[in-house]
Amino acid sequence: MKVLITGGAGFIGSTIASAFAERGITPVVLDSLITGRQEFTEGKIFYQGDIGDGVLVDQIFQAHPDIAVTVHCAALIVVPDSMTDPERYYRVNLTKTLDLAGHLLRNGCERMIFASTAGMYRPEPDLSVSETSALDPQNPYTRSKMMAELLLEDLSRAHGLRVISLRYLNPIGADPRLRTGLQNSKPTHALGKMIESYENGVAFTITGTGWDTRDGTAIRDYIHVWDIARAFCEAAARFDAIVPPVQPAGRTGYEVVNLGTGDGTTVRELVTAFREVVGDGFQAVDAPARPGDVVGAFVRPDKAWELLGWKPEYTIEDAIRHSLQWAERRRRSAA
Ligand SMILES: O=c1ccn([C@@H]2O[C@H](COP(=O)(O)OP(=O)(O)O[C@H]3O[C@H](CO)[C@H](O)[C@H](O)[C@H]3O)[C@@H](O)[C@H]2O)c(=O)[nH]1
Repeated sequence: MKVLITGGAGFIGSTIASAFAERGITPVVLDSLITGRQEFTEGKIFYQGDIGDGVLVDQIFQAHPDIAVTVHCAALIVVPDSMTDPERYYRVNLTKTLDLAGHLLRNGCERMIFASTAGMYRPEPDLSVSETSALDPQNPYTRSKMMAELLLEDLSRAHGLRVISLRYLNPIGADPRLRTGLQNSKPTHALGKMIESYENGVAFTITGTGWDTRDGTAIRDYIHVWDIARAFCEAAARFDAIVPPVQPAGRTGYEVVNLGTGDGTTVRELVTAFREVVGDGFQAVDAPARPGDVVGAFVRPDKAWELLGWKPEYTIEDAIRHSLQWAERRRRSAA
């Protein structure tokens, strides 16, 4: 059995590919390499190209008729970029998802696991989100993901596409065996900036200390990328039980499952966890919030446990350790 992974040369897609391979399911990677990395495809079946390219997708299925499920990760994912160039985000994340779905159906591949975002929810007053929380996406990136989900749900009703959409927030860490990790060598996210500060021997700046959270700093639901990859594998393994080929009355072939820790991590808690890993010398200073920052949210994972038997296994400290090891490896290979 094989799995087609779009965006399989990216941070999350490449980790998912390794997780499937470890379970004896051969990944077939389709990636444009616009942001993905060629070296993340080494040793894997790899096609360079666009998810909207029907001829290429047909070729892939002719060569690999045993592809049983598609994991659709290919997307643009940078929120600020989506605000300055929304057309590109809608074209890639929405229109090309529509094209891809048509190509998959034409080739008889009706199972899709969609990499989505829990950023489309309006957080409850306690900042949690669950599958029943209202949708209220705040930027073109999260809107493009929500619209892509709506169109996939319509295709499931009309054409028998079956979809499990996994929604999560901030992936961190790296493949524990350090095959792959974050591609971006200049990340702007909190853990990336922490690693940069640590490596440069300067204090980390906590941007935003006046939020209504347990310690005043913003909250996120950081999950180890390997835990996310495991959830995709569980979704594939249980696909037909979760979304059966024939739907019971009143059901569509579309299921949403959120992935999260259930309590999240504030920026100060992330700093504390970082100190646990690197030692007490690591300093942090307070500063005003970044423009456009939000208080954040955390994800209740009850449904993931019920349907996928999944909950995160790695701690935040594990994820920090793996991120540091990956940063070190990348630096050495660049030297
Ligand atoms: O040097 C820093 C960097 C960030 N933060 C704070 O840490 C929190 C989390 O910020 P991140 O940038 O890590 O996470 P966001 O969820 O705000 O956004 C990031 O993660 C998203 C994924 O969910 C998108 O990829 C987005 O483009 C990317 O910036 C925020 O309060 C931020 O102000 C700091 O305190 N110091």
